[in-house]
Amino acid sequence: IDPDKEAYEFGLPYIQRAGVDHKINFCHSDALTVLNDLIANGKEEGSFDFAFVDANKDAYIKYHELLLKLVKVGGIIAYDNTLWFGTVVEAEENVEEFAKKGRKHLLQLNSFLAADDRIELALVSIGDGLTLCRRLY
Ligand SMILES: C[S@@+](CC[C@H](N)C(=O)[O-])C[C@H]1O[C@@H](n2cnc3c(N)ncnc32)[C@H](O)[C@@H]1O
Repeated sequence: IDPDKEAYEFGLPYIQRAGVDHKINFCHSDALTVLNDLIANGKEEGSFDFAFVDANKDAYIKYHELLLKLVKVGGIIAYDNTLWFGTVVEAEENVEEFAKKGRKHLLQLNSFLAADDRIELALVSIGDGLTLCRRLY
């Protein structure tokens, strides 16, 4: 799901060469619309094994609520960039201006996920931080 098709179109020839294009259903849209539609159609709740979220950081908590319905119990939701260049452990005065807004959203998300008893989580310190959440119920 992405409102910007450019990266998908760039990658598509390589995806085709790898013979896996039949596994992709690209939705040219914003994520909230598609996730809400999937829930509204009444057939998709609890049907996904895995969701990977790497989109607009201000909406991650909204995506979390919807994905907890769509991912099956025992399934995984992965959130990218949860260390936000390491700034989530820096004092705000040491954070460069460009990173401040995202840092605020990621701090909110990290606190929210840490207190969410519907999931078990691991914040993996690879890349820019990847939080894996396993749906418990
Ligand atoms: C950092 S890029 C990651 C894209 C992809 N995961 C990758 O690694 O190539 C963030 C992506 O989020 C998309 N995005 C921004 N707002 C979005 C929204 N409301 N719903 C879904 N995707 C969104 C952007 O268009 C952009 O392609």
